[in-house]
Amino acid sequence: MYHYHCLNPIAEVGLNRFTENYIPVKDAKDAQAILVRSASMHEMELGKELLCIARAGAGVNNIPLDQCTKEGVVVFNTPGANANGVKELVIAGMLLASRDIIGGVNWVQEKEEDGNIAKETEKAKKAFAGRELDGKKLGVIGLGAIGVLVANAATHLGMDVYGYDPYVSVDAAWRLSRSIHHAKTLDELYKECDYITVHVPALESTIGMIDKNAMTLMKKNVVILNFARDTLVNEEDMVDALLSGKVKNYVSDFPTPKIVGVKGAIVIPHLGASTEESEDNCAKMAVKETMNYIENGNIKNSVNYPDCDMGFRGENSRITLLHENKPNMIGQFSNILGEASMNIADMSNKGKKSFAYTMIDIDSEVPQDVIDKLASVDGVKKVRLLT
Ligand SMILES: NC(=O)C1=CN([C@@H]2O[C@H](COP(=O)(O)OP(=O)(O)OC[C@H]3O[C@@H](n4cnc5c(N)ncnc54)[C@H](O)[C@@H]3O)[C@@H](O)[C@H]2O)C=CC1
Ligand SMILES: O=C(O)CCC(=O)C(=O)O
Repeated sequence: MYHYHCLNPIAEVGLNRFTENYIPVKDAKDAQAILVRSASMHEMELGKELLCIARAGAGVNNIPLDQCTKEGVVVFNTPGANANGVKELVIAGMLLASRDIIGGVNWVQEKEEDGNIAKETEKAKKAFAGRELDGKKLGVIGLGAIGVLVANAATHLGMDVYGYDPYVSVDAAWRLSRSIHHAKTLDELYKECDYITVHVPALESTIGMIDKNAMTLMKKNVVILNFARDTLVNEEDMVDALLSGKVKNYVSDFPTPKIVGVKGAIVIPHLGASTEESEDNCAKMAVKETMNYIENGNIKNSVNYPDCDMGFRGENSRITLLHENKPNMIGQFSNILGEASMNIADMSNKGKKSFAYTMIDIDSEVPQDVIDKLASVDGVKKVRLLT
């Protein structure tokens, strides 16, 4: 039996894919697998049994990645599974900033009791007039799963789109519409665009990237959209830019005390991925990744360990080792197995920065003392025997 714990509600359609060998537990400390959306895990103590964490979503800034890696806990996310949900809300965000839909709807709501509403509308509506997206320039920073969808969709709205991503993947580049201009620098994008949307992860290198210096380069009346993370924007600088009129609107999916209520800020309560479809997609992918790792040792879509796949375990015993990526690890593993007269039937080793993963199939039973010897090799973080 395997134990899992959900730190946030995870869509049933995903959880239903767990076989009868998986049971939910009340306390995360007793779980071999944790499923999470946005709950912060930074203050949590990781349980001794914990093998993996599956983030049903993209951003993993709520998970203590370094600690997980050191403790041999594999962290998965679900790339692209909620990208369409976010794309659609970004388009809505651009429309909310361009037409005073919110002001107009609020005005109508206040007139609930007014029998003259139809007549008054024709006089009042000029206060809520706006501008169109067609022909405007949109800058997309980060051309991953979401950025590509936003960029492509905006071209169909008649926008002239500039994309910036120095690390764009080959896959994403293939999916990008040919009509999108390749911005070689952020400065170029900032100077050109009427709308700027950010779709990068929150990293040391991206936190605070939309600050006073960046906004100084932008056009007056620019609209900035942030459906990635609040920390990407320096909020004090943003408040100044909104109040001075440099930025027309800041559309954000992240309410914070600094930004809520500021004139021109349109703040949404983190709804980017809150659609039935995105929640289902993320849950299904997260459960699949979890089961494949727990049962077969295969890693797919991990953010801290390398992807490595040897298919179904079959009849063999499978040993999996999470370890530091340094010389002679494989040599030491095969020595231990050789001394115990174990025959390696199949094997795979993959590295990712300072850490690596080794999977070894053995065509006989593996005694516990062999596993203990493997676990005692310097640099090994976790050894599992799958039988
Ligand atoms: N509002 C919401 O509900 C959601 C928010 N998100 C946020 O959006 C972010 C992006 O999500 P995805 O597109 O799915 O991720 P992704 O990993 O597919 O794409 C991120 C892209 O950013 C690029 N990038 C990294 N550093 C960069 C830099 N300094 N400058 C330009 N590009 C850079 C990468 O090369 C990659 O192409 C997530 O990390 C998450 O924080 C994601 C899903 C839902
Ligand atoms: O699960 C959610 O609603 C949050 C989605 C998100 O921010 C992400 O996937 O990075």
